[in-house]
Amino acid sequence: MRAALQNSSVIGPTVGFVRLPHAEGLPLPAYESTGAAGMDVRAAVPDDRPLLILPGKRALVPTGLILEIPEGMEGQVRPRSGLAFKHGLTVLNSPGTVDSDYRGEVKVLLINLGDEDFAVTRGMRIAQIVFAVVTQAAVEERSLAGGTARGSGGFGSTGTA
Ligand SMILES: O=c1ccn([C@H]2C[C@H](O)[C@@H](COP(=O)(O)OP(=O)(O)OP(=O)(O)O)O2)c(=O)[nH]1
Ligand SMILES: [Mg+2]
Repeated sequence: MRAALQNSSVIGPTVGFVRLPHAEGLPLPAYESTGAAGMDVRAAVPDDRPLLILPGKRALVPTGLILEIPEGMEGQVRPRSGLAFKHGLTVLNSPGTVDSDYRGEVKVLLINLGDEDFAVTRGMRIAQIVFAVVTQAAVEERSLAGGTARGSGGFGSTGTA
């Protein structure tokens, strides 16, 4: 297994991670390669009590982490393609939004779209978080929207080929 990327080679803002007692002993999220867009996050479920997700069912998986994301950024909770491909396991609300002012525990809403039970075990890398810059927009009510060449065409209006 490749070692997770060292902090020193990261160019970008700093996100704070507060570890809750049930994440004690688990590695903090980390980029698994130099160009990884997302940090893999781990399940902070008890060692002796894996979380079983039956086919078609969903579960909120604790990460044991509180994040301090810089203002003007968000955390996007995304599925891992390997889990999706091999087990049909995905993030139901993907991409989950972690707001910069959220100070609760980050949780991952997994759903099992596969046909077998899936056991989430302690320390399993269940999802990835991408940190991205976001903009808050001001709202201005207008009576008419300005014209464009597209107009109201959408939902396949330009064809498929
Ligand atoms: O996958 C996720 C999505 C959200 N959250 C946390 C962080 C986020 O800041 C908060 C609220 O998320 P969201 O705005 O998507 O949910 P809501 O249903 O609108 O809840 P709220 O009314 O609390 O905003 O829940 C997670 O831990 N994991
Ligand atoms: Mg909300």
